[in-house]
Amino acid sequence: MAKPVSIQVWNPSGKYRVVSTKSMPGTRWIRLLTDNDCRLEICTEHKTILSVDDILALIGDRCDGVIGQLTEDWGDVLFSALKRAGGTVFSNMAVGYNNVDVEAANRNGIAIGNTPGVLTETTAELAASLSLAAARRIVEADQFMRAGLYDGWLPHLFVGNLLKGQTVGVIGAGRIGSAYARMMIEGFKMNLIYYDLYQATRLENFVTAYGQFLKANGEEPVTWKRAATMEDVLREADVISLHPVLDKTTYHLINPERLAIMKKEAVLVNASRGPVIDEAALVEHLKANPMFRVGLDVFEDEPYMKPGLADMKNAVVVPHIASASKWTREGMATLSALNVLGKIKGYPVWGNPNQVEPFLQENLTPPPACPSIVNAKQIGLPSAKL
Ligand SMILES: NC(=O)C1=CN([C@@H]2O[C@H](COP(=O)(O)OP(=O)(O)OC[C@H]3O[C@@H](n4cnc5c(N)ncnc54)[C@H](O)[C@@H]3O)[C@@H](O)[C@H]2O)C=CC1
Ligand SMILES: O=C(O)C(=O)CO
Repeated sequence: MAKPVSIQVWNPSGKYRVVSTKSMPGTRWIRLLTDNDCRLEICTEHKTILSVDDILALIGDRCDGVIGQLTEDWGDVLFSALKRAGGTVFSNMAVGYNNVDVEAANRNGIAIGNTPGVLTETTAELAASLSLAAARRIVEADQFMRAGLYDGWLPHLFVGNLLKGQTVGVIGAGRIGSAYARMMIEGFKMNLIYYDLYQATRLENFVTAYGQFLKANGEEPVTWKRAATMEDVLREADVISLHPVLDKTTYHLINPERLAIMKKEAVLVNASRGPVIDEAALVEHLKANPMFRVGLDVFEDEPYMKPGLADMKNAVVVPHIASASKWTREGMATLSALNVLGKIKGYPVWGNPNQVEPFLQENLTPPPACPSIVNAKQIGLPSAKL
């Protein structure tokens, strides 16, 4: 028998029972649910990561939908419990949903929501911050100052890498990868090489146009190249940022063989998912190549780091905060609540998950649609007419 978990209840007399496994930023998401006849129960347990048993206790015997987190293991056990409780929808408060077994959700007829778009720029900005922090050794230099070690300017002190004119490599040039590429190209006039399963036409057009602008102003134009293989990116780029989804094709995409072909002074950034890098191999590579630097937002065994990583001066590490801006986190809460509400109300699915702005206008009633349901086709949900 699962232990009961503590909850906070909003709108106790609401007709539909919605559970959120965590408190989320902002209040709009709460208002949207409670104004639409939902009784909202927010889990207030102090532990960070809820177990499957904790979530089973939250679902109970009647639950219409759940908003959950990327730290939770959503598979057959939870989806069949949700189905038995009368539920039809689960939304991750995240764009990535590698914590969700979508096949199991399909078998149980549960719609799976996620939160694309609202976090694109925020996440790209953090990847850009990690690129700069690693290239210019910001964290090492900060620690040096605080330790009282600075006794005057020196020609060799914390010499790092200049970005201007170098090549930025992007693996996974989707929403976030493309936004990151634009920041690095426009901000630092870097050339682009990218690898993705699909052509990033808008990104290519942007680089072409920006290159023409620079040339017209007497500056060296920036260039782009779509690589035929991931290895081409790893060999050529000076700064490489990883932005693919995590699935079977991207698990340990960065492995010892691929680390070995990268430049000795390259910067590698990961703000996608930890298991995209073989982290134990990365630690060995960092030890053997002190001029190789990494900026990591995500880790293979989150919340833990592989042994040795914390000791590496050539690694900048932050705790999975890439989407952590106030506007974005409030927007993620809103989108996940609207996914759940929309399914409960029988609304269709928004036709373009890359354009979720209409759901995010603070003072406007959101469109009657679920912003983003990843298995809409598989479980036969209709699409909204835009
Ligand atoms: N660190 C953080 O806080 C955050 C992490 N993320 C992660 O970033 C990922 C990407 O998010 P979006 O850009 O919104 O998704 P997206 O779907 O727009 O982009 C993912 C790209 O990866 C590409 N891809 C898939 N398999 C590939 C492969 N084998 N090789 C190369 N490219 C491949 C896809 O074609 C697509 O263009 C999410 O799935 C999530 O895991 C997202 C937001 C915040
Ligand atoms: O959205 C995601 O996938 C995250 O990792 C957190 O924003």
